[in-house]
Amino acid sequence: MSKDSQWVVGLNAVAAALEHDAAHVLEVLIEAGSQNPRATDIEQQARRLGIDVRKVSKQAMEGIAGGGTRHQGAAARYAAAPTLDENDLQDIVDRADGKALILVLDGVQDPHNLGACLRSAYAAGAHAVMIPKDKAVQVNATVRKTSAGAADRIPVVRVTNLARALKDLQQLNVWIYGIDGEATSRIYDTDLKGNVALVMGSEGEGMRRLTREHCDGIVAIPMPGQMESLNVSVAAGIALFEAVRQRVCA
Ligand SMILES: C[S@@+](CC[C@H](N)C(=O)[O-])C[C@H]1O[C@@H](n2cnc3c(N)ncnc32)[C@H](O)[C@@H]1O
Repeated sequence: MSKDSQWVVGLNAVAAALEHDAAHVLEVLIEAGSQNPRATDIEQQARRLGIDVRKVSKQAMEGIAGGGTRHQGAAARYAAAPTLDENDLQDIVDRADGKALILVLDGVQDPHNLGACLRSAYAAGAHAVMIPKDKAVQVNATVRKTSAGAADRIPVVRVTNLARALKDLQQLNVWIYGIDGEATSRIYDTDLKGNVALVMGSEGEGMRRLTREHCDGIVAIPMPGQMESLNVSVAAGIALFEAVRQRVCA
């Protein structure tokens, strides 16, 4: 596990970090000359909390945000959640006390989709999100911003070999359900109350063959309309909250 600091950028993401997890905010950066009242609110909030605030140039802010991410004149250096790997799975499952809810993303490419999945997983009370180390988008500034702070609060487990990690989860008594629109079984007929991992496929290809082979069951979210498939983050949200519904109603 490595513990370092990462940048959170954008007004919503910085405000969320200050509101929910100020203890992990190391410093706040505001673009010099910003007239945005929300940036002023963030600055005042940070100062009230005793967090250092620095005024920096637009160029410095753009350098931190990286290409393609709108920083909106605010950034925060955040003591990032530790990066977890396959060795942490047992601990995560043990602590969930027979009710582990784990979201597995098999090669999601789009940072906005990963951010949205992390946000939904955190909102659903999931215990972890598992992603492959290779050939998949990793947690970056765009993901952090889209996740509205969830990226730094939910454990993200990065694994070298997803199929092997699913096998490890099975040995920890976690049921692995592939979520796939082509399946003949419905998620609504599947018991998701115990230890479960919900496996989502990637945007283009869906679940890989080897991943599919490591699932205990494959289930679909029925779509009465004519669309071919749902966006992966929408499907993940529906699947996660079906598990939540079953647990709440149990
Ligand atoms: C955009 S879809 C991938 C479509 C891809 N062409 C395929 O063949 O699977 C991305 C992921 O969202 C999930 N998904 C989308 N629609 C779904 C549905 N109706 N039921 C279950 N999962 C769905 C699946 O996990 C899928 O792999």
